[in-house]
Amino acid sequence: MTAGIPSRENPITHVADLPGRAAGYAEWPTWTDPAVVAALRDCGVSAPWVHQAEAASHAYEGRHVVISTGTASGKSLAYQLPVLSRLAAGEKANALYLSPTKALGADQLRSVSSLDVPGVRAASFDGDTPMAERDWVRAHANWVFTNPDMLHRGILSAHGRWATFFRRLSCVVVDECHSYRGVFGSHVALLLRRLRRVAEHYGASPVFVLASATTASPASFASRLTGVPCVAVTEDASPRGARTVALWEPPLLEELTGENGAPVRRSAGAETSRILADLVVEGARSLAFIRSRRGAELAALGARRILSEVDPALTETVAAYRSGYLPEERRALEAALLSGRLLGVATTNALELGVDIAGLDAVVLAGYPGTLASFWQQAGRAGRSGDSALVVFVARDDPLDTYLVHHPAALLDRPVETAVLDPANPYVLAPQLACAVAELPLTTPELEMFGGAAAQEVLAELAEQKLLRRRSSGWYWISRDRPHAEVGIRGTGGEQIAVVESDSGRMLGTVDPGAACFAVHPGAVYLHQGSSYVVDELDLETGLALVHAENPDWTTTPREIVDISVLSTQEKQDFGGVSVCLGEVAVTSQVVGYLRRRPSGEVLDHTPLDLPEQSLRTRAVWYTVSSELLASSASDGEVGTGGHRVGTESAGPVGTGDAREGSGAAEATPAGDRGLARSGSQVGARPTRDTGSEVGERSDLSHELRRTPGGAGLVPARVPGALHAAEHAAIGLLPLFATCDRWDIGGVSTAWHEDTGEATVFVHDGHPGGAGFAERGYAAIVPWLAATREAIVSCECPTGCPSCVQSPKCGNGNEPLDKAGAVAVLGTVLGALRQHGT
Ligand SMILES: Nc1ncnc2c1ncn2[C@@H]1O[C@H](COP(=O)(O)OP(=O)(O)OP(=O)(O)O)[C@@H](O)[C@H]1O
Repeated sequence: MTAGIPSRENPITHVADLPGRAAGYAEWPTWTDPAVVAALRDCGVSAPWVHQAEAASHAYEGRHVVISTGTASGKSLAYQLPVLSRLAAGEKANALYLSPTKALGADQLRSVSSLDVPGVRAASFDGDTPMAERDWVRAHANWVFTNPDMLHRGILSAHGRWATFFRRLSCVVVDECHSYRGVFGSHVALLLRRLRRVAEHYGASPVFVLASATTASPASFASRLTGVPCVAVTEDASPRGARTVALWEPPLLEELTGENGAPVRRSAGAETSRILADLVVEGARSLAFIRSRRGAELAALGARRILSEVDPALTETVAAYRSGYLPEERRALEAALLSGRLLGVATTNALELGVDIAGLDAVVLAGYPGTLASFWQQAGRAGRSGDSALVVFVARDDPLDTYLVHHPAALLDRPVETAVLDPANPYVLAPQLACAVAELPLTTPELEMFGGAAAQEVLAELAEQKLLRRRSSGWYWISRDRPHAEVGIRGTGGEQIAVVESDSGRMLGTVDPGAACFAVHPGAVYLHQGSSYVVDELDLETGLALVHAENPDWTTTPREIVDISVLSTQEKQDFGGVSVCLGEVAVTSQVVGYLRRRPSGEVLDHTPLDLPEQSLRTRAVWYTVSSELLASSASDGEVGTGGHRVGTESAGPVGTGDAREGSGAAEATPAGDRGLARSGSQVGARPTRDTGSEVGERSDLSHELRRTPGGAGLVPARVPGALHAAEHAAIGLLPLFATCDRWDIGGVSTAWHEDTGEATVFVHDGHPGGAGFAERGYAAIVPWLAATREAIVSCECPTGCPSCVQSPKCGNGNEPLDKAGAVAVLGTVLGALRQHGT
């Protein structure tokens, strides 16, 4: 694959061999109904693998269980076996299946229905279920396939109509439970508590069976998600072929420069096209995962173009998988890949979950998919028993990817992260408690399952708003309005902004109100399901963004000013001139314009905008550095003076205001496959720009690397750029420790902050109330900042590029940025933390 590439440009930074494994079989559990055994045998399952039998038996015997094993390890069978056996035996043992997407639910329903086990009446109940069928499902189905959204709006809100179903409810399946993280995960955690309460009301006490990709501490995660103690089954006994994993860093391009003259790497997408084409030529059945829909289509197109020059017949064997999640499209694709009619498919993470494609010859990942769980899930599609397979991870021009290709252990040897969720977030707890009380009066003993004291506080506030009333027996809903319709479980607070095509009146998706000015400001290019639109009008009052179809050859990047103030400091640790804090902050931001850029990075123009200020109350982790430490010279005395023209010190904050696009659109715009979302670092501020300091004039990075611990040795004029660069990179690296992606977090840095009285770098959650990411950053401050520094140092560019400190959507135009200064600041902070002990 590297043939023809000059050795000095060899993109491979690491190769690892992962051994294969033979299958471990178990006997069918004695309780398995013979009809189920027969049906499974007909489908080619002659005996269960050990982990399947173990998890199934836990569930059958009434123990809540989470099965957390690799891709295509047959997790479905683990919950199908107990549910189907009871139903086949004629027990009144209803089951409820929950999946994060409708498409996955449809796949699983199809798989259960195809077994055709007598006594099983499986049906879906989601947004697509026709009204006429809904009554039948409520009255007759004994296995209902749905999703959290429908459980929230359509089932729990009207539980009286489901009384019979709930009375017989014996099992709740929570599939792909690792995807319930962040704010969405916190909502689902509380939703499952509501479900338990309603079931109990009807006298049922269902067992929970959770299926998860490999995660760290699955038992504690599952217990936190469901609120009941779960046992974990993690020993994977499914067979697996050996795999070779190659880490690949595209070379820097000599002919192109990006923002502020920074070097640019060949894009991960273009590199993936070439790799995919090579694999297809070799006859390898391959899947390439790309982060965006447009990227997936471009990668397939690129591969076809290359193949057309080699062997035109091969162009037909490459396709893009566009989402839309139609089950029949997936089936056709699975069949085409299986038969070899298709050899190469470029896809978004639409094919990560719930698709029965395994045993491929190769998987290419264009960019880190955000979590190790996703990385292994995607990589797991490669590897047939008996045959070896290839996994290629292609780094994008991004600090986290740079770090990973240069630190293979962080990718290949680390336990998969636990999903972070925070059901105590008052912004999640309040609407969820309102729904819970509206469903059934809440008694004092039930408070515990909703977080005890925190819940009590929230209830008092709801009572003050005259939504509910406290009586001696508990809390009662008194408002005439049911709260459910107002509560979006995939975002936090506020009405979603609807994105509507003016001509047709078609609603394309929704955007979180907090992200609207960023994602759908007038003039913004909005991507939806692979199609491109331009926003004509944004009306925040009516909650409408009007767009028209247009496919311009530029992208738009909002420019924003940001301010942050500390509302309260919950944790603070001092380390001699450096302090690290965790607390509550208010972030105000205002989109003031946008840039139009060509794909090459060339900026066409800047258009000012007049949009209202947005505010976000959330949680943040921040560190401060004293001016003495910033200024005091390093021991070699060289740094901070060489060739640098002194400018004015910036006292204004330089910010990064990432926040995720409204995930209310998740059915239409799945996470990780977002159309236009706020990305990377954005947001500028009111910095007194260090205009006198040209990028090329900044001091040489090599000085910083030779420096011994101590002060940063920065003249004041360099401090804003150093902090800004350190902040960008820290945002890029936090996902390594917090199971978020950079879309979930933002940051602000400033050479002097009025609340701390010192130079400060803030990294904050992008959601109201926070989702637990800042806490993670605080807890992992040393490894996080060490990885941040490493990522910057690992990048070979001289003064900063998108692989280290530049951010593609910096609201401040990536200015000022001082790469060497960032290394110096981070070295100083880490030195202080280590010296004074964390
Ligand atoms: N005991 C078994 N013996 C042989 N094949 C099996 C066995 N159990 C499951 N399979 C097959 O393995 C494939 C993967 O199963 P399944 O989709 O349940 O895995 P999964 O772990 O849920 O996958 P994913 O990681 O995509 O969520 C299916 O084709 C299934 O029929």
